Amino acid sequence: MSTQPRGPVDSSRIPRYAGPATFARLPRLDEVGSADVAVVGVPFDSGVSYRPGARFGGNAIREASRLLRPYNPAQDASPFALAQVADAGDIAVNPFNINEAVETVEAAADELLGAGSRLMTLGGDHTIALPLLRSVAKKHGPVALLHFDAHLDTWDTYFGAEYTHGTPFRRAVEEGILDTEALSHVGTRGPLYGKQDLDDDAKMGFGIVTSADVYRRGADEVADQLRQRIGDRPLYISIDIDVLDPAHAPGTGTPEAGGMTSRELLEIIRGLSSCNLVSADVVEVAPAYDHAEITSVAASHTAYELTTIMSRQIAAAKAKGN
Ligand SMILES: N=C(N)NCCCC(=O)O
Ligand SMILES: [Zn+2]
Ligand SMILES: [Zn+2]
Repeated sequence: MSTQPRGPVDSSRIPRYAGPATFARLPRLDEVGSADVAVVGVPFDSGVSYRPGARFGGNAIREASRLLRPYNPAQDASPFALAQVADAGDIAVNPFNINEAVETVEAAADELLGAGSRLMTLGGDHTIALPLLRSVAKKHGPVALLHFDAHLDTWDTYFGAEYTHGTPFRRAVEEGILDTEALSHVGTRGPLYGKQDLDDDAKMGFGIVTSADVYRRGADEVADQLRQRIGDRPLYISIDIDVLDPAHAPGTGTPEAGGMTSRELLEIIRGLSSCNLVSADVVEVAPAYDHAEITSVAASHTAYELTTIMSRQIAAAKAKGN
């Protein structure tokens, strides 16, 4: 394998709308052998409590990502030249058995992480964050978690089911795979079942930056506060696209009014570029409710910023010789 990463198809030679879609028109993992960052889809939405359709989210994000360009001015970096980023395809999970699906995601993540990749996962519904966190914690120990979402996702069960898109982070705390000194929800809003939801969440160790806090305090101040809390811990970022206002992300299953703008989300992520980001996911894109790819474009840019953070760190670590 050459030492230079293989980058995206050149869109000045081959129209960007031609050919099959990989994330950002990058090579497939089987074309490059190994990757520093593996972009992987999880077409699974059997854990949703309202509108279904996030099983189509990964491929919608790939389609929308055809328009990404190789240089990211906001982080002054060419992410696909700094590190090998490749599309690892989809993890094929059982849509009729949630417990089995959770195990399959964990095993596939173990394999990719074991081969030395960081993961940029495209969901799928939020259920999949639990097996991804399990796998990341096996490699790094309990991780700091930054969770962008309208919802807490720390509820206990739905219809008696433990593994759903509203419960992954309670399970993760119970399993001891999160560093409870550094857990934050960002963008929280909307009605809850009761005040107890917030009390339970606080007991688990989460801090909350609400959507209104972001609006009042601004992206820079919020990013500064989050960075201080995270320090140099290994960090996992989980982004439920419903953190954005339905005007910025109509294509999702449980929309809530009063959300963040895509500009605020992207700016906060950029403000975290010095954090030790070990893996990330973008979930809950449900293209059937989308219009003009508003949601999948926002999701593709979000994944691009996260990938840029990981690529910069990989390049910096390589330059230091580790
Ligand atoms: N993770 C997402 N998107 N939503 C959770 C909502 C759970 C509920 O319906 O109460
Ligand atoms: Zn949500
Ligand atoms: Zn969620």
